[in-house]
Amino acid sequence: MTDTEARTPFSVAIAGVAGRMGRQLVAAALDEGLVVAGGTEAPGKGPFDRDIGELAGRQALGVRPVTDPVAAAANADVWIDFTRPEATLAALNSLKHTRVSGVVIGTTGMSAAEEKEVARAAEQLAIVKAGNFSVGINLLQALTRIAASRLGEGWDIEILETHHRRKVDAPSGTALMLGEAAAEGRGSGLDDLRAAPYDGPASARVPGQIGFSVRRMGDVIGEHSVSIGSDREILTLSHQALDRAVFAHGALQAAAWVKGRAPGLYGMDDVLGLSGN
Ligand SMILES: NC(=O)C1=CN([C@@H]2O[C@H](COP(=O)(O)OP(=O)(O)OC[C@H]3O[C@@H](n4cnc5c(N)ncnc54)[C@H](OP(=O)(O)O)[C@@H]3O)[C@@H](O)[C@H]2O)C=CC1
Ligand SMILES: O=C(O)C1=N[C@H](C(=O)O)C[C@H](O)C1
Repeated sequence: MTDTEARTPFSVAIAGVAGRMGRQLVAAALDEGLVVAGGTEAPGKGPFDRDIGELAGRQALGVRPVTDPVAAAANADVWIDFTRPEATLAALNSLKHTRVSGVVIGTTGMSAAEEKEVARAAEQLAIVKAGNFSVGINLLQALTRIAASRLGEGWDIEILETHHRRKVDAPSGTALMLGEAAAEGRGSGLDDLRAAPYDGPASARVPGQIGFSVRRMGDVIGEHSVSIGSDREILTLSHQALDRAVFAHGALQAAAWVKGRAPGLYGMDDVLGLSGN
């Protein structure tokens, strides 16, 4: 199903409704005819006196942000969370006490231990988690896997990402997804192939490793490229997000897919039917 096709309406609760993605998610959900049943904001920060719909530039809903995920999710089918790792994990813990039957996580920058906590929560909840909810990036992931498998270790793989100056985590969740796909193409895991940042007098490239470069500037929404180079040629696959709404509509597509599904940890490739590519 594409993000423009009609869906059976369902209700969502959205974490971090005053954030860049929170506002996009509320607006996209209302534009798609879904019910926004509740939303949260960080304790002590707010704004708690504003209507969630108005914060997103849409009509007033008579719903204001609260700090407690259980209260926000009281009438929701699906929880959507693009916040911070610690906030997402706290919400997952609370959701066990709600009627929510599916979760969509876009939060990036989780440590290995935090990723394990998400996996544990997925023993009880159906969770779709992705570092990027755009269709283009998920196809790029599949293409990267293929390119890395066809072009042997004599080819160097370098991933470059650029984001707005307010982004806190690096490399981006998307860059790490692409690195993981490249490593899989080489029959390995990213933990084994990830290059340390090139910085200092002993930073020569180690053959076979996957390198990452990061830029933070202005209001760039998200740009990613994967370059694979030999001594004679360089192949570059790239993607540019032109509007944050692409992530929000992708997340809602995932929400429609995960609602009522059996507990488990799923990816956007499952939602898009790209698993195994
Ligand atoms: N997977 C994907 O497709 C995408 C993922 N992202 C990821 O989503 C995350 C958010 O990005 P972005 O919207 O730009 O960031 P913002 O900082 O604009 O938004 C995050 C929001 O979450 C709020 N928040 C923090 N702690 C809590 C809490 N305990 N309870 C409720 N709300 C809380 C923040 O409040 P306050 O500012 O007051 O702390 C803020 O409003 C990042 O990890 C980013 O990488 C972004 C785009 C696409
Ligand atoms: O923080 C952002 O803005 C984005 N974060 C995601 C990431 O870390 O890859 C996705 C997107 O590129 C925007």
